[in-house]
Amino acid sequence: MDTTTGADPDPKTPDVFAEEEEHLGATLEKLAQAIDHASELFEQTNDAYRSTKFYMSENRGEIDPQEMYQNELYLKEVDRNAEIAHLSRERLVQLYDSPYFANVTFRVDGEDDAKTSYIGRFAFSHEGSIEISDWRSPVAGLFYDFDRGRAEYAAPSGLMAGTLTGKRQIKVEDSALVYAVEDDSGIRDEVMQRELSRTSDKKMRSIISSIQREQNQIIRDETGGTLVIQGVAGSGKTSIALHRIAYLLYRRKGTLSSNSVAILSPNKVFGDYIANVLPELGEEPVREMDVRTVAETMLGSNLSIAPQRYPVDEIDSAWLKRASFKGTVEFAESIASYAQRFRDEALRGVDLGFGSNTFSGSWLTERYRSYGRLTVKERIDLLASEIVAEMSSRSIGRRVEVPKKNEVRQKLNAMLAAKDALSLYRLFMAEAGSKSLFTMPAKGTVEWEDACAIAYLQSAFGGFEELAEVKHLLIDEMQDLTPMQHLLIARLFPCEKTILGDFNQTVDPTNAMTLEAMADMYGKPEVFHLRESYRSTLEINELAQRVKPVADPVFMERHGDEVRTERCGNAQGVLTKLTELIDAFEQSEFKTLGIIHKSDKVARVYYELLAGSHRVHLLSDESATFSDGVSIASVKMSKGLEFDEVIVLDADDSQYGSDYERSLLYVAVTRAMHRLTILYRDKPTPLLGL
Ligand SMILES: Nc1ncnc2c1ncn2[C@@H]1O[C@H](COP(=O)(O)OP(=O)(O)OP(=O)(O)O)[C@@H](O)[C@H]1O
Repeated sequence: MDTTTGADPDPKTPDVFAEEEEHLGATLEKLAQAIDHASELFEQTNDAYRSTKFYMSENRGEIDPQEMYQNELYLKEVDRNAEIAHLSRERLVQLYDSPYFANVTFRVDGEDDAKTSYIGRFAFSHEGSIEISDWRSPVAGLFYDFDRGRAEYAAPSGLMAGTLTGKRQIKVEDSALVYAVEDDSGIRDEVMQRELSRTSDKKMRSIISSIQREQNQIIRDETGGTLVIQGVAGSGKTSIALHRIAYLLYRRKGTLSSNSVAILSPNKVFGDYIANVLPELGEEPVREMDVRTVAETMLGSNLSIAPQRYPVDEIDSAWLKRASFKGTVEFAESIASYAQRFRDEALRGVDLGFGSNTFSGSWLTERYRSYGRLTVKERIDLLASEIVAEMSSRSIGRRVEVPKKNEVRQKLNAMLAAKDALSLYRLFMAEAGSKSLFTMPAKGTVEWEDACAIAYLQSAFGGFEELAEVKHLLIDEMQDLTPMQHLLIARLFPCEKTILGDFNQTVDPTNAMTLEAMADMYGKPEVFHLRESYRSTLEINELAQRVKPVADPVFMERHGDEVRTERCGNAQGVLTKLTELIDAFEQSEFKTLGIIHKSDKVARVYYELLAGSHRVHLLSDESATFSDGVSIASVKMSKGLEFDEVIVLDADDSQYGSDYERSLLYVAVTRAMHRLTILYRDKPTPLLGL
């Protein structure tokens, strides 16, 4: 096979092909029957719905409330059934197009016969026999984890040890067999090459037919607790994390649902880019949020948060000083211990009297402290209940007025050392001798760097029950969260987490987070390191290695165009070159072109200059979608995304020199899958190693 074009493998052994073609024919017949059956079921439920609705409207006024209620219940159930029938039909139709991508033949020790299982996107049974196993099923693990020979998998009935006697890679497209070949490492390589050589889709896609062994280990890890994936650019971290969510939803049906899973993503464009993967895998989309939303939820409506500022676009050295102070692990940890101390010691008890009954200040303080790990709000509530209960018992047989709980609560609240998180933060900064590093840009508005610290302090007061409903949290681009943001997330989401990113792609010099410090914050999770990179051609990877060498990377032997580097002279020269390159892109087979600049502001200027003559999209903080065609973005906005072709703008020595600018350039060049052009105006940055 020509590895540069990524053509399909040859159906090398004709008898394997013929055998699989016959099997495919039989499977398609069964699927067709199942689709007919599902369609009938869907029609029946629809008819039942329509006739009940008709009956109800015809007889409105005559039907008694009890019957009406029964009918409403019935309608709801029919509606649910219709939805299930519709979904199952949809899946069957998808399977009909491409029912499976592999099979494994396995003989369990002690049994005479080997059994062949076909593996596909969804499971399918026909007349009581399993025709296709879901890619997440235990038996499918044989395909991902073993070569022919000794193998095992954990079936519900126990460990199945035996011999994997056959394993085939199969491709079915439009219900026709494209290839069927015995698996070996060469074939796996070919399949992977084919997958990676395709032009990009608008959105990220599922990769179930080519999940690699080291990736599968992460997807199927069920040790519980938090798992961290540190991997080089393009190693499939985001893909794997999403497949892992699909896997956990499958394995933990009943205890984990899409409503209880959340993804913390860097921005809305990225959220849109990955939105298709879970539905493609047959799962409902999960909740999406970003750190800003979490902080806003905590701060409530009294405080708003100023827009985030980025060091790349900032010349305000006072702000840089403030942001750097708040980007350290020490700052985050001292906020956390301050919050904890406040939670424990917030109540400065003073004598509290109700008629002739007094509760001494020291008793109040002591009771408040005895409530262990609870929040201020919960402790005040318990203490108020205790006082009301005590007063009730004292009132028995006596003329004592029992106070209302709310009144007691208000009096206790008045004894708190700080009334709200903002006042507490002011106290903290004053005690830390850093008062001057806290300024509010406007009344009722705090800077982004302060918001998470205040949100953390707010968590001492209470009020994050809604966030605590999340049972699994996926955090992408972990390196972009500051220590304070990580601590806030760890506090608000005490659930299991999958955290991923690449500390080589840190682009914020004010953020002092490291992998080690982050791991400590999450209680020393299991950390996986991925070194194999899949996104880019070897030519692009070699350039990326020059920009920022990462230790022991492994690159696919996939070739493409040489990386082009061109001098443009001045801004007009850049525009002329860009126009030429966009025109060439539009004539090419590529679907996505990313034009990347270091700065948000300059990316916007280029967008405005080009928008009059070309169809281009600007990716900015306000954008919500990722589309095909030409996108212009800053490095920060391009994170996590990929494009068939990338043009890096203004790669001059004046733009890229420092360590963090090296990371910015690394992120920019590693967004390219197949083609990369680097434009500079006058003198290229030495980081390119030209
Ligand atoms: N096993 C695989 N089979 C096919 N394609 C894969 C596989 N693993 C990764 N890829 C592809 O590699 C590309 C990079 O994947 P992904 O975006 O998940 O990587 P990443 O590690 O999150 O990247 P980055 O940190 O650079 O944003 C995607 O196109 C993805 O589909």
